[in-house]
Amino acid sequence: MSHEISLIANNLSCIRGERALFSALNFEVHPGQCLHVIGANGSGKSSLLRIVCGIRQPDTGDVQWSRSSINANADYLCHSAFIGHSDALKGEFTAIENLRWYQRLDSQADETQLDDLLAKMGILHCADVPAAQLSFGQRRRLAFARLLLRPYNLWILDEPFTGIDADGRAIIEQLCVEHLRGGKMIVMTHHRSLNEGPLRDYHSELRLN
Ligand SMILES: Nc1ncnc2c1ncn2[C@@H]1O[C@H](COP(=O)(O)OP(=O)(O)OP(=O)(O)O)[C@@H](O)[C@H]1O
Repeated sequence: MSHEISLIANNLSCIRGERALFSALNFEVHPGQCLHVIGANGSGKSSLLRIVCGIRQPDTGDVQWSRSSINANADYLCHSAFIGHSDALKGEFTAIENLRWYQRLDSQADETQLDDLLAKMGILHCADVPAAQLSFGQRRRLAFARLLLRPYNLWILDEPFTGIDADGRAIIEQLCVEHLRGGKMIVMTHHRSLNEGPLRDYHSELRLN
């Protein structure tokens, strides 16, 4: 039996209020692959990501990490990282202090040079600026720097390019490509096709109606 890491969803359905957002949804994500969840506003993309994170239970079906349910797999949380709409930063901490805070919280974080992560995200000049004073796009870039604190196997990204300028988008796309080339995985929502950009060779589309 193969022990390859994988994310597999079987027969997922999600009901919100009176409405079935999706049903009988199946997908698989393997090393080096990006699942791109696409669909209209309100189609259930964020709800699906919450299920993939393990925060919300599906109404039917389950999500498996390496062939066991994410609910029963204590490793899953350590292997995956989520960037959602809220950036989860501490406004009174500077950019570098925010990264230091997350590095200390995470016993498995690498001894990474935090300056290097800010430089990678193009915000080294903001290192000593309180997060509350950063622009929206700078805060998003800082939130992304957290993903680089250690080599998570799975990035779960809800609209990662929202509020990000063209340079920032290029940086994030390149980081995603490097992540995938390193045999890791991504599940992301995004309103536009990824067929034209650097992720074109790595992604498959899951369309919600
Ligand atoms: N807590 C909730 N209770 C009831 N309905 C909810 C709840 N949260 C979301 N919904 C509804 O579920 C539907 C899907 O929401 P969701 O945020 O998953 O969509 P989305 O595809 O991510 O949308 P968008 O593209 O606008 O971000 C929406 O109609 C929303 O109103």
